[in-house]
Amino acid sequence: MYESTRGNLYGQTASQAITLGMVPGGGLFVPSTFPNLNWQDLQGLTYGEVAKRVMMPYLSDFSEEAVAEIVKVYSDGRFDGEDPAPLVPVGNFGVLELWHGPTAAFKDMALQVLPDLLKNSLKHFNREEDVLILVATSGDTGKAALEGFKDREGMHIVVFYPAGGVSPVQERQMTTTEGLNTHVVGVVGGNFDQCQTAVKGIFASDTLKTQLQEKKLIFSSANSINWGRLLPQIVYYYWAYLQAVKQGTITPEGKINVVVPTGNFGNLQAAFYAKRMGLPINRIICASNSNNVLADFFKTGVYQSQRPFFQTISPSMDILVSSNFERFLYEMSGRDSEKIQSWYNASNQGEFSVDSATLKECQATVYAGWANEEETLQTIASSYEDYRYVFDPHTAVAMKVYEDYLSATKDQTFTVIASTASPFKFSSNVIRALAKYSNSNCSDEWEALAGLSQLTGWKIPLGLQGLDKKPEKKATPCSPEGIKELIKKMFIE
Ligand SMILES: N[C@@H](CCOP(=O)(O)O)C(=O)O
Repeated sequence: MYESTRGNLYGQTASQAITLGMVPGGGLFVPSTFPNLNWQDLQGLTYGEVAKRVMMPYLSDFSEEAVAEIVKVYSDGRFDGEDPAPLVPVGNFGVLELWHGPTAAFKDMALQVLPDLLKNSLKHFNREEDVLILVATSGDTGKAALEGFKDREGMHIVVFYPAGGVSPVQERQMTTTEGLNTHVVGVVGGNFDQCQTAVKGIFASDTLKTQLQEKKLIFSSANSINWGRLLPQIVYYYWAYLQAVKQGTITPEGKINVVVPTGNFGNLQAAFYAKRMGLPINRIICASNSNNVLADFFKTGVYQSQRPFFQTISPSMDILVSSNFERFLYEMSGRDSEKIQSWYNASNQGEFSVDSATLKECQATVYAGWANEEETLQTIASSYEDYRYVFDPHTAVAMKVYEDYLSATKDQTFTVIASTASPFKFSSNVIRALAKYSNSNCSDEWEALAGLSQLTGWKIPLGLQGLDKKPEKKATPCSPEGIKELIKKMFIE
């Protein structure tokens, strides 16, 4: 069963948690208990079978047949190659490539599954309304959600992204999505946090919900605030461990570290849940870009989101209000929903501080660091120099923080770096970092894609090929303050 981080709802089924997306009245759904799952029982299974074993205990109102059907996405050709999430040995660490799905970002690992989780949930929950999925994106979630939900019967999706705040490829990916049920909104003069806050505000509005209900529609979310988004993300940490054992890089029972480039904290929270289920994880390393609110928090215990916002070359991490951090603090505080309530009430003023016991627990669980723009570019170059491996700017942030962690701790534990996006999504910045090695003169983003392919010998991911030639559905412009009204206009009036 599922309960709210804020103590305002208990005893909800998986179907209810997934359908609602977030707790009405505030808070996020978390499992009331965690199953133990021994990685040894998963040896020799395919990715889909591992996914079924990891997810099943959390989906107690789903049949085994339904889950078996859902995980077929991992082997039906949507992910390129045999393995949807290969662990690539690089130097003496491993890079978990999570970007072999249709949109070339880790979000596909969950967003190819969520539509079916939601479809089954609606059935169990006896809901006959259509679903209106609202998504805030800083770049990657948007396209992955559009791709997952396009043309799904009874489902409509609207994605809000900060206009000018995502990479040109990310933007074009969104605006070229097909499907009659897909809508893209470019929020002018706003950042991801404003998009996310507006969407959360809509979920919390009883008036809007009632008005929508009259149109036979209900709201849900495809962001990682939705438990159905987070659950499939736990799977790949098990998968990484199994591969490390198979490749002989760790001895059975050895531990791994995982490094996660962090934005909304969902990917990191999924690693924490894997650890909680018994996966032998030593340190979870949280990597931020110049929007280093989390790195500061882990030092001081103060979450201070009211600070300058930086638009960076790792746009998917340009976030100051990391939604899933609430789930993390729930666990770190000993599941104290009163504390969560008070901290998140204070967070409306832009800052809260946790007590020293909670901070100690946070610091014992996670090591946090950050990398600035220059360091990110340098890390792309030095990793290419050292390993002939090309990181996208987000994973380069993770790599830099891992290097800092190594110098600070000398920890020899085998480490898995979660690689969250293909470098081709950020070609011009990657080419810029690798200028010394490349003689391609790219006048625009599309030439940079070709240039990067030429330099690395890597194929441009299928979903990014010919993007500049595809017909575009221009994004609807909107101000952050106008988001609510726009939704009313589109679906209620
Ligand atoms: N990094 C994200 C922001 C939203 O995160 P989510 O995991 O909650 O969907 C993005 O690329 O949009």
